[in-house]
Amino acid sequence: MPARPLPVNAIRLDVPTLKQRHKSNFLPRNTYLKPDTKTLKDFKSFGSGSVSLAPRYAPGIALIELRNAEKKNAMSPKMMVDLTRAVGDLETLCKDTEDEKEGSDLVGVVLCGEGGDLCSGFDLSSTPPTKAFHPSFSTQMSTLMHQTLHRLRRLPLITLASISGHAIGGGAELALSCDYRLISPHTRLKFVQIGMGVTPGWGGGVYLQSHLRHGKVLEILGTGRSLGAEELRRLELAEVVDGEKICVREAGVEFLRKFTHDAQGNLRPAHVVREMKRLVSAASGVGTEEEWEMLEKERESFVRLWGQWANRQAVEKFVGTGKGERNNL
Ligand SMILES: CC[C@H](C(=O)O)C(=O)SCCNC(=O)CCNC(=O)[C@H](O)C(C)(C)COP(=O)(O)OP(=O)(O)OC[C@H]1O[C@@H](n2cnc3c(N)ncnc32)[C@H](O)[C@@H]1OP(=O)(O)O
Repeated sequence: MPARPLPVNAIRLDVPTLKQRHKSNFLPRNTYLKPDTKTLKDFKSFGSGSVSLAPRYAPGIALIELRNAEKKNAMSPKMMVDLTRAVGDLETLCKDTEDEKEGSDLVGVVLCGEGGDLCSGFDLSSTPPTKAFHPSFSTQMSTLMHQTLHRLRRLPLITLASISGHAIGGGAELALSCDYRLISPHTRLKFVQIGMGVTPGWGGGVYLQSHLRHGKVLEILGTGRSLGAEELRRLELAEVVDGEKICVREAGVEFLRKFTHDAQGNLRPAHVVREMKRLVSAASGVGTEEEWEMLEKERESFVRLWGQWANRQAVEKFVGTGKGERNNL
C-alpha cells in the first residue's frame, strides 16, 4: 500500500527569500545565507561520520575531507553541520586585512573524501524515516546544503573536488559546486536523483546548467546515467589524472600549485589571486544572488517530491536491498 502523500507545504523554514529580503531594508546582506540555528542543533544528532578542515594543509591551500568511508562518504546530517562549520571557518580566514602583507596566504581549497570516493550522496541510513520523511526535513536539508555550497562558491578561493572513485547523487552535486574537478580514470559521477524519485536538492541542477547546454543537462539529470572519466573530460567537467588510483589530497595540492606559485616557484600574492577569483565569479554568475534565486526554485521542486511515494519507495529499496542489486552504475 503506497505511503499517503505528505502535505508539501506543511512546514516552511523562515529562511527569507530574496524577494522578502529586498522588501525589508533592515536585513543585512546575505542574511539568507545564515544557517538556521534550530537546523544546526537538530541535524547534529543524526548520523555518523565527520567533515574535517585542515586550514593550512599545504602553502596557501586548505583541505576539506569527508570521513564516512564505510559508507563511501555518504553525508549524514551531522556531516552537513560539520561542512557548514568548515566553510564558515574559511570565510573567517579569507577576510582581507588593511595591510595586504598581513592577510591570509589562502588561495585554494581541496575537497575530497576518505579513501578516494568523494561522496555517495545523502546517507540514506543516517536518519529514521519518521524524521527523514517529515515535511520539514527536506526543506531543512536542502536549505542548509544550498546555503553551505553557495557560501563555498562565494569564497574568494579556488575550489577543487579531487575524486578517485564515486560522486553519486548529492555527491555529484558537491563535486559540481567546485570550480574544478580532478578525477582518476575510474571516477564515476552519477546524478541518481531521478531514480530516487526527486530532483537535485543540493544545487546540482543549477551548477550543471552553468557548465553545459540545456539539452545535455536535461539528458544527464533526466536519465541519471553514469558519467565516466572520458566523457567528463570531453564535456570539460573534469581534468583526468592518469594512474590506477590517485592520492586525492596530493593530486589536489599539485593541481592548485599553478595558482599558489608562479612559474619560478615563488608564492603568488594571495590577496591578488583571491581578488581574481572574486572578479571571475561575479562575471560568470558563480555565487551571485541570481544564482541563489535559481537555487530557491530548485529547492521548491525538491521539497515537493522528497518524501512522496516514488522517493520513499526508492529509499526503502536502497536501505533494504542487498549490495549487488543496487550498484548498477
Ligand atoms: C539530495 C539528496 C540526494 C538525492 O535525493 O538524490 C541523494 O544523495 S540521495 C542518495 C543517493 N545516493 C545513492 O543512491 C548512492 C548509493 N550507493 C551506491 O550506489 C554504491 O554504494 C556506490 C556506487 C557508491 C559504491 O558501490 P560499491 O559496490 O563500491 O559499495 P557498496 O554499494 O557495497 O557500499 C558500501 C557500503 O556503503 C553503503 N552506502 C553507500 N552509499 C550509501 C548512501 N548514500 N547512504 C547510506 N549508505 C550508503 C552501502 O550500503 C554499503 O554498506 P553495507 O553496510 O556494507 O551494505
